[in-house]
Order: sequence, then structure tokens, then C-alpha cells
Amino acid sequence: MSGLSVRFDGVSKRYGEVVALDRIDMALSQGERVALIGHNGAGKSTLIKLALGLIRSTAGRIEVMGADVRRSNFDAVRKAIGFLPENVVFPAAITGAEALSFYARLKGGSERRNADLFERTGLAGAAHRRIGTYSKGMRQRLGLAQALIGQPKLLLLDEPTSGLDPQLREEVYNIMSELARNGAAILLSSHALAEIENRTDRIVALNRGRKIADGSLVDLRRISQIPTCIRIRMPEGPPCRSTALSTLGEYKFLTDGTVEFRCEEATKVDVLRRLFAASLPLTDLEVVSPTLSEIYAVMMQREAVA
Ligand SMILES: Nc1ncnc2c1ncn2[C@@H]1O[C@H](COP(=O)(O)OP(=O)(O)OP(=O)(O)O)[C@@H](O)[C@H]1O
Repeated sequence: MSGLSVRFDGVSKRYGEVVALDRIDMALSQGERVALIGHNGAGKSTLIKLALGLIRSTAGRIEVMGADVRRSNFDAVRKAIGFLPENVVFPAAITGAEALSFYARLKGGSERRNADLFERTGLAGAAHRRIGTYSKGMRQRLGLAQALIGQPKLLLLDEPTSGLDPQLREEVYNIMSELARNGAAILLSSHALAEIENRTDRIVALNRGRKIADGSLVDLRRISQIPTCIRIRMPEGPPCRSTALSTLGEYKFLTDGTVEFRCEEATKVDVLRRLFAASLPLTDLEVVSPTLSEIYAVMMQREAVA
């Protein structure tokens, strides 16, 4: 599935003197899961609110499912968008079931799936309790159920897993993947870098309103130039003068006798091939690619000195 779901063309947003977003170009395809990352105040929520048509850009053009967010016909498109705001607020005096029915009617959708949504978000047992008695995580679950009403074609999720327990965090990513497989586009903001690195297709990094990176984890690893480590262990420690080792490239011994090679991410398969061809008596092998947290730290350091 390759149709465009969201397109930002030269989009800027100012709040008075504050430049929240600065000439952002970005596109999101159907079936794609894209994570927005960046420090506090980088512009992630602003970008999500712009895609929803909640606030207006200062410059540039935003299209969502082919419709200009500034046009009056955008109201119809908005019904196909699921949105989870950063801070979910529901009236305390009504039950979860009443809140979900209200939002389903507002979206012009059917209430038939509500029970299923409660089940999916682990709230089935609390659907008829007043929201005022919910814990923070339960309110977040209700927010998620609300965002999933009507099988959205675009999901905009502002820090969807914050406040959730590990089990529901996993479920959130499962739900996202299922919707994406059915053609929905997902845009989420997150500070949980370890969580998103293998559960999204693309990562867009913002810094002070500017886009500083946009690519898959593999792309970002390459751009970061952080080396990949290949670590091997052999019985009775490494043979110190092994010529076989030196043919594989530069290596060093770690304190526990492990031998570590460092290579570019793009050449790791080649190094591994040569390693196996050398027929060393390996007892263990580990390939450690740079994590998103490490890549992000390097990106931010480079930004700081730029
Ligand atoms: N309504 C507003 N009025 C004035 N400034 C605003 C408003 N909303 C956001 N800003 C400013 O715009 C910038 C971007 O804010 P935004 O909320 O988009 O960041 P964020 O990346 O989502 O941050 P966080 O990770 O803390 O949620 C910040 O400098 C913020 O103070």
C-alpha cells in the first residue's frame, strides 16, 4: 500500500515569537507507522495538532488523505482520523461506556464495536464504572479506545504508551501494527526510544522545530556512523597471535577474553561471512548494532555543535 495519507509541504508554525515548527517537509504513506521523536518542546505535538486541523499553520500546506486541512470539506476527513491527545481528559461523573458511546455518536460511527474496544484496551471490567474512579493508566486506556472508534484510516497518537503498564504497551503496538496492515497510517510521538525502535517503520526526529532526521532505523544507523560491534568468544580464551583474527579487520580483547570487532553497519554481513569462513572455534557470537537511544544522543550532540 503506497497511497499518501499525510503530506506536509514547507510547514511552519509560530506561537508569537516561538517558532514551534520550521519549514517541515514530511509525508506519511498508508500502512506506514512513523514515530516522531525529539526533546521536550521540539514541536511533536504541534505537528500532530496541525495534521488534525486543530491549529493552523503559519506557512506551508498540509494535506490529509488528499484534503487540504484548511478547507471546509476537511470535517468529513477528520471522521476517519483517530486521535489520542497527550493529556486525556474525560468528565469524571460519567462511566467509560457512556464516554465511548458519546464519542462514537460524535464520529457518526456505530456503537456496536464499543464492547470490543473495551476488551481490546483491557477495560472491559471497568466499562460501567465512573471515570472519576479510574487510575491514570485506565484513563489512558479509555483515551486509546476512543481513538480507535470507527476503524480509523489515520491514527495520530501523542505519547500513546505513557502511563501504561508493560502488557498494554505491547498491546498498543500490536493494535497499531494490525491497523497498519489493514492500510491505516500511524503517526505517534514518543520519548520511549527503546520501545519504538523495532515497532515503527520510520523515525522522524525534530529539534527546536526543525526536522533533523527522517528514515528507518537502518538508515539512521548508517547516517549516525556509530560502529556496529561483533563480539566472539572461543574456548580457553582467544589465541593471541591468531592470524585468522587479524584477517578479519581490527579487533581488541575485552577484559573477559571476548574479542570485539568494530565495523560499519553496512559491512557487518561481510565481516560475519569472513568470520565464519575462518572456521574459528566459536562458542558464542553477538552482533550489537547501535540503538535508537545511542543514535539520538549522537544526533543531538551534532546539533549542539552545529
Ligand atoms: N499554545 C501555545 N502557545 C505558545 N507556545 C506554544 C503553544 N503550544 C506549544 N507552544 C510552544 O511550541 C513549542 C513546541 O511545543 P510542542 O508541544 O509541539 O512540543 P513537543 O515536542 O510536543 O514537546 P513535549 O515532548 O514536551 O510534549 C514549544 O516551545 C512550546 O512552548
